[in-house]
Amino acid sequence: MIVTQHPLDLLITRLPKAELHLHIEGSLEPEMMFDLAKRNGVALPYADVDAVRAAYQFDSLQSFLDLYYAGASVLITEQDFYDLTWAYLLRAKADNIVHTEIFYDPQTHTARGIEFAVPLAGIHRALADGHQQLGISSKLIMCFLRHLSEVDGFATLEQAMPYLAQIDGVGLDSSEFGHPPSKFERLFARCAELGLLAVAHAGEEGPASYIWEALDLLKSKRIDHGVRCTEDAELVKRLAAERMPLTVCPLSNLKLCVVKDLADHNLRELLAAGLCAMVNSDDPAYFGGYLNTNLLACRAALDLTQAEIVQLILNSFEASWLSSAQKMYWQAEVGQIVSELRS
Ligand code: HPA
Ligand SMILES: [Zn+2]
Repeated sequence: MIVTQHPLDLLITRLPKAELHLHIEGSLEPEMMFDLAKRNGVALPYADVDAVRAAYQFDSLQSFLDLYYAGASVLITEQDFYDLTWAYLLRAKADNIVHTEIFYDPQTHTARGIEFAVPLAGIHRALADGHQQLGISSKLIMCFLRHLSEVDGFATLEQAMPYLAQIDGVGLDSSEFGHPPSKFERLFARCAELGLLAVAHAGEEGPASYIWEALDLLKSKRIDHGVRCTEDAELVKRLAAERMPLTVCPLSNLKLCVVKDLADHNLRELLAAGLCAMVNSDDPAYFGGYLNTNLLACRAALDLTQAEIVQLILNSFEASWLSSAQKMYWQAEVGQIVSELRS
């Protein structure tokens, strides 16, 4: 069988990109899950790697989160977190990601008796090696689990205090329904006083009102997912006027039934409205693909044009926390490669 590649797929693979919505625990591939379970003597409720993959059938965010938190139980030592992060960085390199801003969930680990310092040390060491050995720059975002209390969030921030030099920002993730951003207004105000940038998951499953809250109450600098914004025309206008980034994760939305079919995804609509949307992989080990797989799937399902693909990638740099000079450097590289491929 001869498989011909769509001309734009070469562009997708060749262009440098930034990834801004990636949960490092969500990059735990079943093979590594088994290796770490063996290394750490942790029992898994699966016979083999195929059984794990077969279990990845989700009908909602919560049905995914239940497996995602269970999977993280194999992560125990600093080296485990290093290996997890390093494996992601190698995948990122293969996808031509030159800058990544990753999330981690300290409460998932401290709740199991892992010292706060352990995940951070492993992740931070891998990110430093990724910069040195792979040329991938990065930022680290510590997420608060929104299904837990404000008190738990403040206790986590307290544990983070000695390590703030290694943490660039804070985020808000986990079960959205019933846990609006307003629950964490005081916590995010304290984080802002400490100089931490803020992002928040909002408008993934939850309503557009959660996006307003993330902007107005948490002072979120980006909205993670945000796809339900199109239910509120005033909100779309505001997001466009502010060039507020939306870190969209199309295969995640498909796997978690936020959309029935990728062809129904509103990614093109978001771009057409002038929003600073880009594509990300979220939890690639669980949702069927890393960044390029997401972009290639969207190209095919939505028949994205070259201009739309380039816009998504330029947006990934615009929305990043790189310096203006670094953003300009990578955006110029994108322009250069686009013109080389054209000639
Ligand atoms: O997509 C997500 N949404 C909320 N919480 C999460 N934690 C990991 N992935 C996600
Ligand atoms: Zn996410």
